[in-house]
Amino acid sequence: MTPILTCEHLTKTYGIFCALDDVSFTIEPGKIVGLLGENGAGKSTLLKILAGMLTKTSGSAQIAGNEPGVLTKSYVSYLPDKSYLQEWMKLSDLFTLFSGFFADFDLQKAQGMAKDLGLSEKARLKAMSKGMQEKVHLILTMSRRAKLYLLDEPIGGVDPAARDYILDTILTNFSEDASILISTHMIADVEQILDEAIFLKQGKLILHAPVDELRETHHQSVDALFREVYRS
Ligand SMILES: Nc1ncnc2c1ncn2[C@@H]1O[C@H](COP(=O)(O)OP(=O)(O)OP(=O)(O)O)[C@@H](O)[C@H]1O
Repeated sequence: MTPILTCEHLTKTYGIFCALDDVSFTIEPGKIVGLLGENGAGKSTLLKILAGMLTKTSGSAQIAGNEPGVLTKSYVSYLPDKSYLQEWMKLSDLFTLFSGFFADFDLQKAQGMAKDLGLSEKARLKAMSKGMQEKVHLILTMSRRAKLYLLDEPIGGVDPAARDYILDTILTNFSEDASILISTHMIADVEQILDEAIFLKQGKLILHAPVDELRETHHQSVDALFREVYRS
């Protein structure tokens, strides 16, 4: 099977500081992969490069055979760590914007998710709480029929009940040959939906394995393993 994502010796430096150090891995279609690591490990840097928002220093990244750029943006759905949406916009405005911008945006799906999550389409972003705004970003990102979803800390501010709905939605609504790379510190919550985990430490990839294999080998949850690996 052709990988949806291939990174080879991917490196990013900011001045003399190396934020991503010789990172190589592949992700097959249909996989949900957790991108895990302590603060400053390089998770957002990696996702930004893959989303075409940041240029690499060296190495390569290929998404369905193409370097991150204009073409890959048509089939990569990215949820960044900081909001890029205009606060005065209503949810309905955002749906119109995304429908016009992305050919793969499924308006019905977005409207259904908004209803299930108790969001009014008439509400403006600036009138929403942090958690509600996070839900909006997730709805917009997950309502695209993309090949690869890049989610940077998507559920940090969302309440536990909504978190379950969102994880469920991620599981049931993305197509079989799409993949998700999800950066999160909420490992215990997200672990149940992960197929694989990648551990980043100080810019280096220190582990990439199926979560079942990790649990079997280490006789503990991925959350517990993470705490052990990153204990300072
Ligand atoms: N524009 C920048 N200029 C200089 N250094 C940067 C820049 N962006 C990120 N860094 C540094 O690169 C490293 C990796 O940052 P990154 O945001 O990728 O980490 P992260 O794993 O996403 O962290 P967190 O979990 O805290 O969000 C950090 O040490 C950060 O200070």
